[in-house]
Amino acid sequence: MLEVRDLQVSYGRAQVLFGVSLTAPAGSLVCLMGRNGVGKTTLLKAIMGVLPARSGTVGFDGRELTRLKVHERVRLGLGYVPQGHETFPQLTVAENLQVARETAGNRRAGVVDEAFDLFPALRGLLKRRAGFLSGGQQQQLAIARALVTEPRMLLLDEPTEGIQPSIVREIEEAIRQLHAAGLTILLVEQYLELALRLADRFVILDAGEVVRAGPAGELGDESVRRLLAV
Ligand SMILES: Nc1ncnc2c1ncn2[C@@H]1O[C@H](COP(=O)(O)OP(=O)(O)OP(=O)(O)O)[C@@H](O)[C@H]1O
Repeated sequence: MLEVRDLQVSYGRAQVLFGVSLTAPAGSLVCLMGRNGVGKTTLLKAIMGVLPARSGTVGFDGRELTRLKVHERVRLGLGYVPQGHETFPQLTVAENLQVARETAGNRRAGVVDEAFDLFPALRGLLKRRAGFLSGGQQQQLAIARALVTEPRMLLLDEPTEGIQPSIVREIEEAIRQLHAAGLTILLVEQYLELALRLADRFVILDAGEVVRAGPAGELGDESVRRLLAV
Protein backbone atom coordinates (compact mmCIF):
# COMPACT_ATOMS: atom_id res chain seq x y z
CA MET A 1 0.00 0.00 0.00
CA LEU A 2 1.14 3.51 -0.88
CA GLU A 3 0.33 6.31 1.53
CA VAL A 4 1.12 9.90 0.62
CA ARG A 5 0.49 12.42 3.39
CA ASP A 6 0.32 16.17 3.06
CA LEU A 7 3.02 16.37 0.39
CA GLN A 8 4.31 19.79 -0.59
CA VAL A 9 6.70 20.17 -3.51
CA SER A 10 8.27 23.25 -5.09
CA TYR A 11 10.46 24.08 -8.05
CA GLY A 12 12.68 26.69 -6.46
CA ARG A 13 10.29 29.29 -5.10
CA ALA A 14 7.34 28.11 -7.20
CA GLN A 15 5.23 25.76 -5.12
CA VAL A 16 3.39 23.16 -7.22
CA LEU A 17 1.90 20.68 -4.72
CA PHE A 18 0.05 22.09 -1.72
CA GLY A 19 -0.43 19.27 0.75
CA VAL A 20 -1.43 16.28 -1.38
CA SER A 21 -2.63 13.13 0.36
CA LEU A 22 -3.64 9.91 -1.34
CA THR A 23 -3.75 6.19 -0.65
CA ALA A 24 -3.37 3.32 -3.09
CA PRO A 25 -4.38 0.09 -1.32
CA ALA A 26 -2.35 -3.03 -2.14
CA GLY A 27 -3.50 -4.51 -5.45
CA SER A 28 -5.55 -1.48 -6.46
CA LEU A 29 -5.36 0.51 -9.67
CA VAL A 30 -5.70 4.19 -8.87
CA CYS A 31 -6.05 6.66 -11.72
CA LEU A 32 -4.51 10.08 -11.11
CA MET A 33 -6.28 12.65 -13.24
CA GLY A 34 -6.51 16.38 -13.80
CA ARG A 35 -5.98 19.00 -16.46
CA ASN A 36 -2.57 19.87 -17.91
CA GLY A 37 -0.11 21.41 -15.50
CA VAL A 38 -1.98 20.63 -12.25
CA GLY A 39 0.96 18.65 -10.80
CA LYS A 40 0.42 14.98 -11.71
CA THR A 41 3.96 14.41 -13.01
CA THR A 42 5.39 16.36 -10.09
CA LEU A 43 3.51 14.10 -7.66
CA LEU A 44 4.84 10.93 -9.31
CA LYS A 45 8.38 12.32 -9.27
CA ALA A 46 8.09 13.17 -5.59
CA ILE A 47 6.77 9.68 -4.78
CA MET A 48 9.79 8.19 -6.60
CA GLY A 49 12.26 10.60 -5.01
CA VAL A 50 13.21 12.21 -8.34
CA LEU A 51 12.08 15.49 -6.74
CA PRO A 52 12.49 16.25 -3.03
CA ALA A 53 9.43 16.87 -0.86
CA ARG A 54 9.42 20.17 0.98
CA SER A 55 7.24 18.59 3.62
CA GLY A 56 4.92 15.64 4.02
CA THR A 57 5.58 11.91 3.83
CA VAL A 58 5.58 9.03 1.38
CA GLY A 59 4.98 5.60 2.93
CA PHE A 60 5.03 2.25 1.17
CA ASP A 61 4.12 -1.06 2.76
CA GLY A 62 4.65 0.35 6.22
CA ARG A 63 8.03 2.00 5.47
CA GLU A 64 8.73 5.67 5.33
CA LEU A 65 10.42 6.48 2.01
CA THR A 66 10.48 10.26 2.18
CA ARG A 67 14.24 10.61 2.58
CA LEU A 68 15.36 7.67 0.48
CA LYS A 69 17.07 7.95 -2.91
CA VAL A 70 15.40 6.81 -6.13
CA HIS A 71 17.35 3.54 -6.40
CA GLU A 72 16.53 2.71 -2.78
CA ARG A 73 12.81 3.18 -3.51
CA VAL A 74 13.21 0.94 -6.56
CA ARG A 75 14.78 -1.75 -4.40
CA LEU A 76 11.90 -1.48 -1.95
CA GLY A 77 9.43 -2.24 -4.73
CA LEU A 78 8.47 0.93 -6.59
CA GLY A 79 8.66 0.87 -10.38
CA TYR A 80 8.42 4.06 -12.44
CA VAL A 81 7.56 4.70 -16.08
CA PRO A 82 8.16 8.43 -16.64
CA GLN A 83 6.17 10.60 -19.00
CA GLY A 84 7.61 10.41 -22.50
CA HIS A 85 9.17 7.04 -21.47
CA GLU A 86 12.78 8.33 -21.24
CA THR A 87 14.37 5.16 -22.55
CA PHE A 88 18.08 5.42 -23.38
CA PRO A 89 18.05 6.03 -27.17
CA GLN A 90 21.68 5.00 -27.78
CA LEU A 91 21.34 1.70 -25.96
CA THR A 92 19.74 -1.40 -27.45
CA VAL A 93 16.51 -2.83 -26.10
CA ALA A 94 18.51 -5.54 -24.31
CA GLU A 95 20.90 -2.97 -22.81
CA ASN A 96 18.03 -0.78 -21.59
CA LEU A 97 16.64 -3.75 -19.71
CA GLN A 98 20.05 -4.82 -18.42
CA VAL A 99 20.75 -1.37 -16.95
CA ALA A 100 17.44 -1.46 -15.08
CA ARG A 101 18.05 -4.96 -13.77
CA GLU A 102 21.47 -3.98 -12.46
CA THR A 103 20.18 -0.77 -10.87
CA ALA A 104 17.64 -2.81 -8.97
CA GLY A 105 20.22 -5.45 -8.07
CA ASN A 106 17.94 -8.13 -9.50
CA ARG A 107 19.85 -11.27 -10.50
CA ARG A 108 16.88 -13.46 -11.42
CA ALA A 109 17.46 -14.37 -15.08
CA GLY A 110 13.84 -15.15 -16.01
CA VAL A 111 12.66 -11.65 -15.27
CA VAL A 112 13.46 -10.25 -18.73
CA ASP A 113 11.61 -13.10 -20.41
CA GLU A 114 8.52 -12.39 -18.32
CA ALA A 115 8.54 -8.78 -19.43
CA PHE A 116 8.58 -10.01 -23.04
CA ASP A 117 5.55 -12.21 -22.40
CA LEU A 118 3.64 -8.97 -21.94
CA PHE A 119 5.10 -7.32 -25.06
CA PRO A 120 6.15 -10.14 -27.42
CA ALA A 121 7.05 -7.70 -30.22
CA LEU A 122 10.03 -6.48 -28.17
CA ARG A 123 11.58 -9.94 -28.22
CA GLY A 124 12.45 -9.56 -31.89
CA LEU A 125 13.97 -6.12 -31.33
CA LEU A 126 16.55 -6.96 -28.67
CA LYS A 127 19.52 -5.65 -30.63
CA ARG A 128 17.77 -2.54 -31.95
CA ARG A 129 18.74 0.80 -30.43
CA ALA A 130 15.80 2.22 -28.48
CA GLY A 131 16.03 5.47 -30.44
CA PHE A 132 15.06 3.58 -33.59
CA LEU A 133 11.87 2.10 -32.13
CA SER A 134 8.44 3.66 -32.69
CA GLY A 135 7.03 5.80 -29.89
CA GLY A 136 4.68 2.99 -28.89
CA GLN A 137 7.48 0.42 -28.81
CA GLN A 138 9.60 2.77 -26.69
CA GLN A 139 6.70 3.10 -24.27
CA GLN A 140 6.42 -0.69 -24.09
CA LEU A 141 10.16 -0.88 -23.49
CA ALA A 142 9.84 1.66 -20.68
CA ILE A 143 7.16 -0.47 -19.02
CA ALA A 144 9.25 -3.62 -19.53
CA ARG A 145 12.24 -1.79 -18.05
CA ALA A 146 10.27 -0.97 -14.92
CA LEU A 147 9.05 -4.56 -14.67
CA VAL A 148 12.52 -6.13 -14.68
CA THR A 149 13.08 -4.50 -11.30
CA GLU A 150 10.18 -6.72 -10.08
CA PRO A 151 8.16 -3.93 -8.48
CA ARG A 152 5.20 -4.47 -6.20
CA MET A 153 3.86 -1.12 -7.28
CA LEU A 154 4.07 0.62 -10.65
CA LEU A 155 3.78 4.38 -11.25
CA LEU A 156 2.81 5.03 -14.87
CA ASP A 157 2.85 8.58 -16.22
CA GLU A 158 0.52 8.88 -19.24
CA PRO A 159 1.70 5.70 -20.97
CA THR A 160 -0.74 6.13 -23.86
CA GLU A 161 -0.01 9.78 -24.61
CA GLY A 162 0.75 10.35 -28.30
CA ILE A 163 0.83 6.62 -29.07
CA GLN A 164 -0.79 4.99 -32.11
CA PRO A 165 -4.15 3.33 -31.31
CA SER A 166 -3.10 -0.29 -31.95
CA ILE A 167 -0.30 0.01 -29.38
CA VAL A 168 -2.57 1.91 -26.97
CA ARG A 169 -4.74 -1.22 -26.95
CA GLU A 170 -1.72 -3.43 -26.24
CA ILE A 171 -0.60 -1.15 -23.41
CA GLU A 172 -4.10 -1.08 -21.93
CA GLU A 173 -4.20 -4.88 -22.03
CA ALA A 174 -0.76 -5.09 -20.41
CA ILE A 175 -1.88 -2.77 -17.59
CA ARG A 176 -5.00 -4.90 -17.10
CA GLN A 177 -2.91 -8.06 -16.88
CA LEU A 178 -0.47 -6.51 -14.41
CA HIS A 179 -3.35 -5.35 -12.23
CA ALA A 180 -4.98 -8.81 -12.42
CA ALA A 181 -1.66 -10.33 -11.36
CA GLY A 182 -1.82 -8.28 -8.16
CA LEU A 183 0.45 -5.32 -8.89
CA THR A 184 -0.57 -2.05 -7.25
CA ILE A 185 -0.75 0.66 -9.92
CA LEU A 186 -0.89 4.45 -9.87
CA LEU A 187 -1.74 5.53 -13.40
CA VAL A 188 -1.71 9.09 -14.69
CA GLU A 189 -4.27 9.10 -17.46
CA GLN A 190 -6.05 11.98 -19.18
CA TYR A 191 -8.37 9.80 -21.21
CA LEU A 192 -11.54 9.30 -19.17
CA GLU A 193 -12.79 6.26 -21.11
CA LEU A 194 -9.55 4.40 -20.46
CA ALA A 195 -9.69 5.30 -16.78
CA LEU A 196 -13.27 4.04 -16.63
CA ARG A 197 -12.20 0.71 -18.10
CA LEU A 198 -9.13 0.18 -15.91
CA ALA A 199 -9.38 1.97 -12.56
CA ASP A 200 -10.69 0.82 -9.18
CA ARG A 201 -10.35 4.29 -7.75
CA PHE A 202 -9.50 7.78 -8.95
CA VAL A 203 -7.91 10.94 -7.58
CA ILE A 204 -8.28 14.32 -9.29
CA LEU A 205 -5.72 17.07 -8.82
CA ASP A 206 -6.37 20.70 -9.51
CA ALA A 207 -3.80 23.45 -8.99
CA GLY A 208 -1.67 21.16 -6.82
CA GLU A 209 -4.45 19.95 -4.53
CA VAL A 210 -6.69 16.90 -4.44
CA VAL A 211 -10.16 18.15 -5.32
CA ARG A 212 -11.92 14.81 -5.58
CA ALA A 213 -11.23 11.12 -4.97
CA GLY A 214 -13.46 8.08 -5.00
CA PRO A 215 -14.38 4.73 -6.50
CA ALA A 216 -14.13 4.46 -10.30
CA GLY A 217 -17.91 4.24 -10.59
CA GLU A 218 -18.09 7.97 -9.82
CA LEU A 219 -15.87 8.83 -12.78
CA GLY A 220 -18.94 9.03 -14.99
CA ASP A 221 -20.56 11.70 -12.76
CA GLU A 222 -21.16 15.07 -14.37
CA SER A 223 -19.39 16.82 -11.47
CA VAL A 224 -16.26 14.73 -12.13
CA ARG A 225 -16.35 15.38 -15.87
CA ARG A 226 -16.53 19.07 -15.15
CA LEU A 227 -13.31 18.91 -13.11
CA LEU A 228 -11.55 17.32 -16.07
CA ALA A 229 -12.99 19.42 -18.87
CA VAL A 230 -10.51 21.75 -20.53
N1 LIG B 1 11.24 21.78 -13.85
C1 LIG B 1 10.29 22.64 -13.58
N2 LIG B 1 10.59 23.89 -13.14
C2 LIG B 1 9.61 24.78 -12.85
N3 LIG B 1 8.29 24.53 -12.95
C3 LIG B 1 7.94 23.33 -13.38
C4 LIG B 1 8.91 22.31 -13.73
N4 LIG B 1 8.23 21.21 -14.13
C5 LIG B 1 6.92 21.52 -14.05
N5 LIG B 1 6.74 22.78 -13.61
C6 LIG B 1 5.45 23.43 -13.38
O1 LIG B 1 4.77 22.73 -12.37
C7 LIG B 1 3.38 22.66 -12.66
C8 LIG B 1 2.93 21.21 -12.64
O2 LIG B 1 3.56 20.51 -13.70
P1 LIG B 1 3.36 18.95 -13.91
O3 LIG B 1 4.21 18.54 -15.07
O4 LIG B 1 3.57 18.24 -12.63
O5 LIG B 1 1.82 18.88 -14.29
P2 LIG B 1 0.98 17.71 -14.96
O6 LIG B 1 -0.31 17.69 -14.27
O7 LIG B 1 1.78 16.46 -14.98
O8 LIG B 1 0.79 18.26 -16.45
P3 LIG B 1 0.71 17.48 -17.84
O9 LIG B 1 -0.63 16.82 -17.88
O10 LIG B 1 0.83 18.59 -18.83
O11 LIG B 1 1.85 16.51 -17.90
C9 LIG B 1 3.19 23.36 -13.99
O12 LIG B 1 2.75 24.66 -13.72
C10 LIG B 1 4.56 23.36 -14.60
O13 LIG B 1 4.73 24.47 -15.43
